[in-house]
Amino acid sequence: MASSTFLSASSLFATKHYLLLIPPQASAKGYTNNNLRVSNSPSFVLRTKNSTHLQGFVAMQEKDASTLGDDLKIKIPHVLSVAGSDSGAGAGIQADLKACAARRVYCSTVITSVTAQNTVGVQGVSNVPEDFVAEQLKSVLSDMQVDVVKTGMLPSVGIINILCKTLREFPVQALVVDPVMVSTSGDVLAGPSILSVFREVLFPMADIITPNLKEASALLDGVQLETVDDLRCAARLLYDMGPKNVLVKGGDLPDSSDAVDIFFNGDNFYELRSPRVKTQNTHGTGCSLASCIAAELAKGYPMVSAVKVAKRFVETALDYSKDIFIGNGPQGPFDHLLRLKRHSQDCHRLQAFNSSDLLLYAVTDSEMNKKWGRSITDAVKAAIEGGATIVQLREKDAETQDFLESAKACLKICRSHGVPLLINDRIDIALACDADGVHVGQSDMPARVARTLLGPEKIVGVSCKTPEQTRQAWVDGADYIGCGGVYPTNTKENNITVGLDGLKTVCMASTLPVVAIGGIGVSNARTVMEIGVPNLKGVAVVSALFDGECVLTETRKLHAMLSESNIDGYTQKLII
Ligand SMILES: Nc1ncnc2c1ncn2[C@@H]1O[C@H](COP(=O)(O)OP(=O)(O)O)[C@@H](O)[C@H]1O
Ligand SMILES: Cc1ncc(COP(=O)(O)O)c(N)n1
Ligand SMILES: [Mg+2]
Repeated sequence: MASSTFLSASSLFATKHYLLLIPPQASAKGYTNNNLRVSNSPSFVLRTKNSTHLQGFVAMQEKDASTLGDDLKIKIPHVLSVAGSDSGAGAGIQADLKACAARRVYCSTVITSVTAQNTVGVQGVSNVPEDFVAEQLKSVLSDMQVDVVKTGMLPSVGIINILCKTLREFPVQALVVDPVMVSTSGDVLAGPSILSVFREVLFPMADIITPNLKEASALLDGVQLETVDDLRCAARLLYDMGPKNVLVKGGDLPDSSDAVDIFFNGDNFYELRSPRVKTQNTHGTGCSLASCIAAELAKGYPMVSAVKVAKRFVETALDYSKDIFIGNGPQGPFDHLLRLKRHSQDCHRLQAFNSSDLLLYAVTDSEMNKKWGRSITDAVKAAIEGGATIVQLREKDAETQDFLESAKACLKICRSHGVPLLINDRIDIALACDADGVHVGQSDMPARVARTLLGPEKIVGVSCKTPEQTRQAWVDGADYIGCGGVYPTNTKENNITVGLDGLKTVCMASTLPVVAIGGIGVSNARTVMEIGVPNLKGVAVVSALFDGECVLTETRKLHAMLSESNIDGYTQKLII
């Protein structure tokens, strides 16, 4: 790759374009998918089997990427995990898949052994026949553009020899060897017979080996390892067996308040230290650490960075998972995706978005709250008690930290009443407090991006004035449309009023439920709701609720009015 071109991923993403690097002669020569690969992070790099010079690049719009022919596609970083299955899914292949998914890398798998395992220990082991391990290896490596191979449980000399032979036939960018021998529970996963083939055949091929204390000791004929200095000596001795780098893991170092690992690359020692997380949920830490190293290497990061990121990843996941409870044994699994806790919390919004939630949509305004001397939480509480069916925090001038604190407090109130809470514009705040969704305007974060950032289950609303914007909102994955200003309003300067006709046009064109906004209150809500169009589900109000002495009274009045108005018929028939 003497003359390859490297561009930073961040500069590429900033342009909202995918950049595809194409040597001018590539299409002319008709390169196939196999010898022309584009990888995306941290650099977009064009690789060709015969090191073809890169002489130019083409920038294309994101949507144009789908029109690409088979000969030029975006290469996804790919780790192949060659390891054992853990039925409890805390360690082994299952941990590797989760770690790679969390690190945004594709992971394929070759299963060497199937274990019956849980949080108590290993109840049974059934090794996969060697020929069938060979068959799996060939299937994946002959087809799938693997960047890095990561090994875990390799239970027999035969399987290790097959792996080494196959890797010579199908070389990869890096080999990460986690020399698994004993599970955290103390059960033997690979006996001493494999020690010599590890030392003599596999380690010399490895870019890094990652033994834990017990494994390092076994590989060094049983030497005692009890201090950080002992880890350093072990790292040097293991390095002499031929791997390019060694990481001796000190998760089980006795009497250490920190979790200390020693990394040695032949020149320098690095002491990687993090506070020891007080938790039982450490089953699978070693497997996950090695997979994360492999994932970072597959993305193209250098070894030291990969190891540092991996250590931080494990530490973060352990900290997040320290209180989760799965199984009755002494070593529980942890949550690689940092997702499990939220879904089991009592306060998580459990119902899916329902368009009837749009009936009385309260939108807060920091100026009005200031004017009437009330906190945002008091305003939200009163609106909900008065009958608001959904709340949006629209705090255009708030300091971020204050806004986040208010949002968290409002979320508690909303959750306890089963009312969804959305944040106007600020996706970061919505993510930070785990709000139920966001509402974005035409010049805010595009709805498609908001959807990607928030995930499929959050609520995304978009302000639309025209049928075209409405159609786009649907395509972008929005849940509802806010249409307005229906009437002139002083909460939004220079806002074009669409009137009842504009509202009708948008509702007729929309495949999503619509909430009307702008200058609506008790005096005109009925007129708006009775225009007789499909999809109009409610009214969104700011001043009518919050620009007055008593939010509770105003909300009750509007709620009574909306409950009486004739909004059945059309509005019950949602077209999605
Ligand atoms: N309680 C803990 N707190 C923070 N990090 C930990 C903890 N236990 C293990 N680690 C880290 O997890 C990784 C795996 O280490 P270790 O548990 O020693 O390996 P193995 O799982 O192979 O036995 C290491 O980076 C180690 O420092
Ligand atoms: C199938 C399998 N592979 C590896 C481990 C090691 O687990 P740990 O990472 O906790 O040492 C395990 N318990 N089971
Ligand atoms: Mg461990």
